[in-house]
Amino acid sequence: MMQVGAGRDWPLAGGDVGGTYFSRLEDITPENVSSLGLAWDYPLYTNRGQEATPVEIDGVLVTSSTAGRAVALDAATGEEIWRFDPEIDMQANRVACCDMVNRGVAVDDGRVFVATLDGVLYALDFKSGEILWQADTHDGSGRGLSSTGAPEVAGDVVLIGNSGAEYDVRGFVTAYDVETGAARWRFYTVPHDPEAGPQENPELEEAVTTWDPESRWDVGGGGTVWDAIHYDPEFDAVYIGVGNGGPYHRAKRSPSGGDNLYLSSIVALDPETGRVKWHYQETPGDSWDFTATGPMTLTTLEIDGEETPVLLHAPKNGFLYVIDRRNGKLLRANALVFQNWTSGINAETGRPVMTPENADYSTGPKIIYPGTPGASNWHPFSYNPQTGLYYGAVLEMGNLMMMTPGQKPYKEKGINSDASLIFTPDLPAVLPGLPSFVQEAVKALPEWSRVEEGLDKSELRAIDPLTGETVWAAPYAGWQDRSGVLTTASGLVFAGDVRGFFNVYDAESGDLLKSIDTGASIIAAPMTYEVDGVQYVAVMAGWGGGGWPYVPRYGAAYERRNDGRILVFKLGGGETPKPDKLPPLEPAPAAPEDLFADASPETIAHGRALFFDNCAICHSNQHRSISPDLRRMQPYTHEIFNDILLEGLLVQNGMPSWGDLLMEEDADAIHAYLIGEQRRIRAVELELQKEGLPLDQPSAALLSNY
Ligand SMILES: O=C(O)c1cc(C(=O)O)c2c(n1)C(=O)C(=O)c1cc(C(=O)O)[nH]c1-2
Ligand SMILES: [Ca+2]
Repeated sequence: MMQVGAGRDWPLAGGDVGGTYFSRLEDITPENVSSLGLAWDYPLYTNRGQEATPVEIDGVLVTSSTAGRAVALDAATGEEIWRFDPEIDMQANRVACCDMVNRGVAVDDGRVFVATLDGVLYALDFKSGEILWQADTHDGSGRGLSSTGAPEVAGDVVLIGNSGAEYDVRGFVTAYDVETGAARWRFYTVPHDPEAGPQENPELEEAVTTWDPESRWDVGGGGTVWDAIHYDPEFDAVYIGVGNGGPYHRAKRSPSGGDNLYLSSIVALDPETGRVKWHYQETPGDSWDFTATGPMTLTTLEIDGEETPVLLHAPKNGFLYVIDRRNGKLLRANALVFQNWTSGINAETGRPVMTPENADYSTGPKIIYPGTPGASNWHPFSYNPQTGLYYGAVLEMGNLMMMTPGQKPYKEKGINSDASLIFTPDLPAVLPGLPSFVQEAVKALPEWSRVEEGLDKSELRAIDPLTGETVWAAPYAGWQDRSGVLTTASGLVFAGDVRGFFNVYDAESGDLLKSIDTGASIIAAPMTYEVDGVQYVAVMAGWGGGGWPYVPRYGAAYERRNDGRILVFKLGGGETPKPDKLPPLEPAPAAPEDLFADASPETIAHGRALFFDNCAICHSNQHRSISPDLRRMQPYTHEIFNDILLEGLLVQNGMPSWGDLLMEEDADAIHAYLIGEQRRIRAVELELQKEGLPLDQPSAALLSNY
């Protein structure tokens, strides 16, 4: 049996081999935590999301940041030991759905592994940060691949997956020799077109029978392994969490149906060979972006009187699964949230009992719970063996999902999910703007009353892993507010929030014992370690990830920008300096008067459509967005608009070139649309200014538009 919890060091992202985010350190207690204060902080010089949990070994803290940059610091002082600033092809942003986040490093035997947004896996020297080897994990596939996940070491190989199931990707993981970087094996998570020849292995031959032979093989099928890859030394297995299907709806992806293995599954692989040991599919025939990619927790629980090696998993689909690590058999599955895509999980077969009357949006708009952001997403949970509870961020929220009939042509490196979605918190405001037949259909749905009642909420919960029951809950500020969790043997729960607080709770009662206002939005999981007899707690701060350009108004990132930082606390530490508040908004500058002044309504409509198809996933055009608000372009930006959009003038800053996809007249149409928006918002804001009102009124533009 594996020892639960990290000790003085925190050598793995999840703390221990089980990934419990539990520490055996006990210096910081409920009694003394009131004196917790800042030991040191470290600026990351980025305003993008921070999702990694640092690793600490022998007084050295190592972590990754935006797009796969990495840093090693003295864990007691924050002094920089080395910094890894690889050259990254920012064109990768064209196919990055969810920010330039990176979920961490793996450290093993003097090597640090990190993967960059453009899919290069690096092995670095732990002491110096020098590159030992590098491997192009995307192999120049020409597909919409990116990478945001942490590598995982399994014996003498290191594994990495990739992102892009909303684009045109056939998901896979690859194992590289830890010493040389030579590729050992690759496991594709979904089959290829059977007409193109035999599958890569017998398990995929089995999988292909669960797909329509006429599936959308051109799109790739999805199944990206964009987050959890977990090595289990007890059973010498690597568990991978497989992502959603592409296109989203099975009726489009695999029209005749089928489970579409291994989408939305946990697959146990042999680290030597890459062959399947067992698999468990959480969402057969996924149509809802119900990835199974979230972090897993490996531990041992007493089940029906027997000490059982289990894997705990709370994926997007709303259930908490307890799976037998010996064979992949389902032991428990309990819903954590209101969900309507199934009437329950059959304990005998392990299969969900589907409710297409609620959730099949191929026959009309449906309000489906949970929504695509998931009841849980990548934010790590913590399992605390002392309380026996599982602590994590749980989101009660749904979304309206719709699709147009027929198949869309394949879009190379484009978004091919072919479904529209509107999150339930936005739905009452958005619905009146939708076509009247949609409005009527939505109001006739049984879930509409739930939406009107506004029952959505985000909570930090302490959960009984075997029943799914909530023992206590603490509210987050809104649905975009959730974070990773750390627990310790002294009975504490640590979790930050997007408002900018670093919170410490009593593990038993949920009482809030300490809350430090850091002025920095926190979504990552904290970790803890001890150096020279002092216990430190570290967390990375920075809002981002899915929906990153939509900065919630309650967030520190809204009030004070979003400067990424590593924050490290200890007992008796000092004040945490907060970044300055942003100055009040000025009205949008005037757009050049003569520019596209006579653009036709057709041109503007064309520009608008192109903007929402290609640009809106990064440019929310809201106040205080992380990416430029294109309604506020300065005169010079208008001058160089086409150089930026078509020639890649700002590719180094993260704005990719679209010259291969958009013609000059497309760029002009987008520009004309944006100028119209700029003129409109300027008029509104000048009026507000005249009335002495704040300019940042809640925006009518909402998040749910991708
Ligand atoms: O299907 C994919 O390949 C993919 C990748 C990623 C990613 O790499 O971050 C996310 C998602 N999907 C996704 O569905 C999702 O909700 C999501 C949230 C986040 C985040 O970092 O907050 N990433 C992703
Ligand atoms: Ca996805």
